[in-house]
Parts: sequence; structure tokens; C-alpha cells
Amino acid sequence: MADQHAPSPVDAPPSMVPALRWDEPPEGPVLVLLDQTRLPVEEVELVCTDVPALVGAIRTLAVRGAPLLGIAGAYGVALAAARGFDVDDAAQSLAGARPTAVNLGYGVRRALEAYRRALDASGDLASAAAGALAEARRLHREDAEGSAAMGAAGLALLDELLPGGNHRILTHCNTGALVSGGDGTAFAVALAAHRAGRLRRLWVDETRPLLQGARLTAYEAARNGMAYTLLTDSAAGSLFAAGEVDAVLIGADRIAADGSVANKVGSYPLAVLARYHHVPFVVVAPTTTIDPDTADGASIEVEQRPGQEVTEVMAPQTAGAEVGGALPVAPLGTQAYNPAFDITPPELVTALVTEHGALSPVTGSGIADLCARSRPATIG
Ligand SMILES: CSC[C@H]1O[C@H](OP(=O)(O)O)[C@H](O)[C@@H]1O
Repeated sequence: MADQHAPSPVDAPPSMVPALRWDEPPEGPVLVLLDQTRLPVEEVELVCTDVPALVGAIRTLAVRGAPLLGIAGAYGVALAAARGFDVDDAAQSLAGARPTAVNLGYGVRRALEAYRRALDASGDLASAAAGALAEARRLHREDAEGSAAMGAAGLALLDELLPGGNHRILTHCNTGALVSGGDGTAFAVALAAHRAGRLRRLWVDETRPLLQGARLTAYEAARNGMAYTLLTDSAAGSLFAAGEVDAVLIGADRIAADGSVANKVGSYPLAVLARYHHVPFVVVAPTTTIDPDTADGASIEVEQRPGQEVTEVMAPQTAGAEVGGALPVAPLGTQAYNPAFDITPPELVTALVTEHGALSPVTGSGIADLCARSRPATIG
């Protein structure tokens, strides 16, 4: 297939707006989020002054993506502590905001335990709040460092699996800086290939129904100057059949102890296509996404989202105009099946790239060792 890609006209420089940042204005500490529901049309920041606002942002995917959810959860505990809210209640509501991404509960637990340790040591609420904030910042930093390590390890794996070529990578959903303290997970590998001059094409699945690929991955690829082409999810099969895909790179929201991978819905069909067409299917995720307390894929709770996300499409929200409305694409009253994730069995995964390097196969002693390095996500 000839490359019909013409660089998409991008009139904006790489976004300078971070996905998430802590701020301490005179009126009190806040968590500032880049509202991902407004992208790519507008870069709008949401200022969260309390935990209900943050829980709402998590549920509407204004902030999203497993690693960033963990970071946001940790900062949410710090925000509750700094503003004198009930920290245990805050932790429970944050951890329950979305069920599948294990990182959310993990980040909340990290900050909550730091708060409790500091309170026990000092007996002082201000010191406890400072302890929670320090742990949130530590997790944020660790994720950024892990993202860089995954980018390098993932590129080395691609070079090993695909010797000599410029890589044509297909990716699904969004796994870049909008889900991470750094450049992301799977997207970080594609970005590393781009920076090394070895990314021939990034095929971007639009990722219905919320269009994380079209709205967010294309946004990130454009701002990084990458050669990318958007496609409908249903067009992926014909790309494989045409021999246009060298590897699939996806992220993860929860990896069970047997190596089963929960990721955005549409990932499992890509794994089957990749296996049929003998294309490497690579999962890129930090060990904070591995959950040793979940035995297998059948044990992972898959978030079921509102049917309206399938039966309606949010009209683009343009600056200054009325907030975009929902456009029905199905008859009123249509029932819709809308799982946010699906499960890929470990035998369909060529390799798992974490901050510790590439693991293949993703079963047996290898995943058990990674599980030993991971920590349970439940709140103690
Ligand atoms: C590597 S985390 C990104 C991960 O999260 C996405 O889900 P959502 O957009 O619903 O937060 C998707 O599963 C991505 O792979």
C-alpha cells in the first residue's frame, strides 16, 4: 500500500500543558488537570480543589490512562490531607472511581500509607499531609523514569524482532504523555523509534467509542512530528492483510498474575490478527500495572460504560462556541454494549516491556518474578 500520508497540518507547537500538575496558590493547594475530553480542539485546564471534583474528572476521563490515574489518585489523597478532608473517605472514593486500571488503587494506597506513617511518626496532621504529597511526587517521578526505561527497552526489542527496518507500528487507544509522568508506555516506544530515525509509520487506531486514538494519540504524534496515519478500528485487519504492520504496541490497565492483559476494548482482536499474520504483539506497561492479587484474566473486572458513549457522538467543542452537544448515531432507546476494556490471554502476547526490560514469553516464572516486584493495589 502506498503511503498516502501527508503530514497533518499542525499549527500548534508541542503542547506545553502537562497532563497533571500540583499547584499551591494563596487560596490553597490544587490539582490541575489538562481536560482530555476537550482535546484536540482545546487545551483547557481543570482545577480540582477537592476530591469529588477529581473523582468526577476520573469518571469522565478528563484524566485517564492507567499510570496517570495512579499518580492522580496519589495526589488526590495529598489534596484531601492538605485541605483537611477525611483522608480515608477520600482514598476509598478515589480508588473506586474506575475499576479496571490497577494503578489507581495502587497510587491511592502509596499516598495513604505515607500519610499514616507520617502521622504515626509526628502526631501532626501537617506533617502527615506533607508525607502524602512527597509520596505522590515520588510516584510521579518514578513513573517518568520508568517511561524512559520502557521507551529504550521497547526500541531495543523492536530492533531485535525487526532487524534492519524502519518500523511500521500499529497502536490502539492512547498511551503517551497524556497517561504518564513521562512520554507514556507504548507510545514512548514509538516516540523513541521516531527520535532514533527508525519509525516509518505510526498507524493510529481511532479507538471507538471515545476516540482516544483519533483525539489524543494523533494530537501527541502531530506535536512530536511523527509520521502517523489515522484509521478506523475496523480497517486494521486490511492493513495486516496488506503486510503493512511490522508490530503492534499497546498499553495495559491491569496485568493478572498469569500474564492476562486488560486493555482498551479492541486490543484482543488486534492480538488475534497479529497472531494470524505472524506479527509481534507487544504490551508496554510499568510494573505498577501488574496485579499479583488477580489470578487470571477472568478475575479482572472490566468496566462497563454508559451506552450513550456508543449511541451518541460528542460534537466537537470549539473555543467560544456552545459546549458541544451529543449527536445521536442510533435510534432513540437503542441499547448498547460498551465494555471499556477487553482481555488478551498471555499466549497471544509476544512480549511484555516494563521498566525492567522485555519479558518473553509472558507466562510462567517470568511473570511470577515481575509479580514479586509488584505490590498489591488494595488499600490496607
Ligand atoms: C497505558 S495506560 C493507557 C491505557 O488506558 C486507556 O484506557 P482509558 O482511556 O479508558 O483510561 C487504554 O486502556 C490505554 O491502553
